[in-house]
Amino acid sequence: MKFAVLVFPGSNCDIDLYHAFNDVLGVEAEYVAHTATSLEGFDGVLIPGGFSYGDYLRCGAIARFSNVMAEVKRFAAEGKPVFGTCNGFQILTEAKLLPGVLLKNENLKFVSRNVAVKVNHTNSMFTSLYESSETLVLPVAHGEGNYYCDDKTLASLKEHQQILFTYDNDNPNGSLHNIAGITNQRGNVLGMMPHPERAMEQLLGTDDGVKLFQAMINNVNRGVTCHEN
Ligand SMILES: NC(=O)CC[C@H](N)C(=O)O
Repeated sequence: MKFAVLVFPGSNCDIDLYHAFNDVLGVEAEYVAHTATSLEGFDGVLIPGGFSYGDYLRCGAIARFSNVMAEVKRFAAEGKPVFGTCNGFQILTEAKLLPGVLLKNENLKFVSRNVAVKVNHTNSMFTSLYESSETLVLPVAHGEGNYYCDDKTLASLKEHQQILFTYDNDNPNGSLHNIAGITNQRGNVLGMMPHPERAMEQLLGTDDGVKLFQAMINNVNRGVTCHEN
């Protein structure tokens, strides 16, 4: 099994994802440049946080035109797993692989701290190892994490159990409905503002992110990538 860690000009959490998979989880992950035109041989795609293209225009707005994103769209359409954190989440919304947008934080300040994040559904390939309503401690570090969508989209996200993560009484950016992370309707694409890849070792404060990636790995092994009801 092999995961692709995408690298855009200005990515920085690519290194954290690479470390999380190769060194902590013991599953092979390889860097794949934004110029790549194939994701052949990969079982999952990991889109890192950072400041792709200097956050010019809007976070993720330029990265979504990269060669590799056309491949990510094809990959996602095949039902294969795609995970994006922070700038990765922003790129996924800009690419329309996830609904809604990420606006500037309500207080217009960059926020960098640990937050409490609630797991809302455990029937997804990303959360199947967590307990329902479990609260995780995960770091956030962003200036544009204020998730927004229209009422119809929000109703649809709720109906299809796509809101996997919400901030637990501690919303750091003003996001609608306290949304911290959502999937697409099929359940194989996840975007979230918190950083599970920076929550992999108790020595560094929290290892609450381990079960997310482990669930992803286990479910890829089982051939399960969509919501299980
Ligand atoms: N850590 C990140 O990925 C930051 C994302 C983006 N540059 C922002 O500030 O919102």
